[in-house]
Amino acid sequence: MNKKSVRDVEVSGKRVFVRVDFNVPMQDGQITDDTRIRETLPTVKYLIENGAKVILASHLGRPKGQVNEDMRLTLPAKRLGELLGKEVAKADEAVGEAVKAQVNAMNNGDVLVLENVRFYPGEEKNDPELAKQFAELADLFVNDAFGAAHRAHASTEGIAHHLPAVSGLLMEKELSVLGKALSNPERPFTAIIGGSKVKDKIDVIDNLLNIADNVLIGGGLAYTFFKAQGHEIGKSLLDDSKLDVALGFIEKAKKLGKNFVLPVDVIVADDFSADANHKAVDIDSIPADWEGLDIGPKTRAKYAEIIKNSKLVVWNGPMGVFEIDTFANGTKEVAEACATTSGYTIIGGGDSAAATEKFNLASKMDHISTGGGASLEFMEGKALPGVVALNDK
Ligand SMILES: Nc1ncnc2c1ncn2[C@@H]1O[C@H](COP(=O)(O)OP(=O)(O)O)[C@@H](O)[C@H]1O
Ligand SMILES: O=C(OP(=O)(O)O)[C@H](O)COP(=O)(O)O
Repeated sequence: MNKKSVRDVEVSGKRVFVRVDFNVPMQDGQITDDTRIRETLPTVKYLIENGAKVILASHLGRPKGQVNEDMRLTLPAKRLGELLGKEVAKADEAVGEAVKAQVNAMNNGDVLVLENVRFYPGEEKNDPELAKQFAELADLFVNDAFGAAHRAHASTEGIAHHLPAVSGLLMEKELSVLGKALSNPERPFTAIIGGSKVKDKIDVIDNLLNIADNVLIGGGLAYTFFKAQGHEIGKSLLDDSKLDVALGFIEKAKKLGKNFVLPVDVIVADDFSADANHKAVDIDSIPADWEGLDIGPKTRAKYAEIIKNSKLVVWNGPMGVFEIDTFANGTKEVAEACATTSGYTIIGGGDSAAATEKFNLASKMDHISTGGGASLEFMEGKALPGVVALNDK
């Protein structure tokens, strides 16, 4: 990488503003997977050991510029303290006089977690004024939030214009591993895309068709394609604005001779809950008032077979609502196929990583990326704003 890393600069005695991605999955007020916090430990420990004052900033969820009590960084800060075996202070805000005072009181090696940066409307707008306020807290900016590197926000991009700006160790590792795997991919190369962020992910498919041999679609993403093909999708997830785009991908795949694979059957339910009535149906038989929450058994077997015959697999986004056991089989079977294939496997995205943890398969994957959307955009060859803004070597 041609960007400076935290190892290339003096950190001793410096106030260091570290952007991390502590956007961890939560359920019933508990962190269900702390991978993203654990993955920042090398950078945080490096800074502590080298006598920096470590100020950590992150978003959590999508609070839309307002304080949301369920999205405070209190729990991630507590978890970080447990993992470090060290006191970690937590601020109630991310900027302002009270935070400045807290920073001024820090000793070398102390750690302070700021409040959710997305509680401020300026964060996602990349407001220069907010970026300046972040910068005023520190002498150095370290970006270790690979998972948010595709966002040009005040704490990921804007701040880098006001301070010396370098990458953290996780950021460095992600870019290096993904770069190596994708610069000259082993083939067959299979990309699997699922999850629920339809808007974010559907456009990515365009480029995946250029670089992968097989593109497998699952999760909430699939229903926009079914709808575009004229199928009834009931109450399933849909992005109405992408119907033409979806059809275009099917055509493009045909032209390029790529294997673009949609589910042939799905698990439908009459309610989004664990005790809903549910059944497997072919995709032309989705009942009008039901919703599709997982891929079906025929699709699972088909996807597993393709994965087992691949030399490189990049998987982003669960195949179904894996948090509910009834709808977890598709994600589980894809995860098992990734765990057993002899090909190189890269799993991306907070929820996909959480799913592999849930099935105790994480250690069987070659690389679990902390970025979902970020790894997809990186794969597309897009410049990541959070990386571009860092200082060159
Ligand atoms: N068919 C579906 N309908 C609704 N939600 C789904 C469906 N399939 C998967 N999901 C949900 O998608 C979420 C993960 O999506 P996303 O954030 O895009 O993935 P990642 O974090 O891995 O990038 C999970 O919470 C899962 O429950
Ligand atoms: O969870 C994240 O992305 P991912 O779901 O693509 O892995 C990142 O923290 C970015 O979050 P965002 O998609 O709300 O900007």
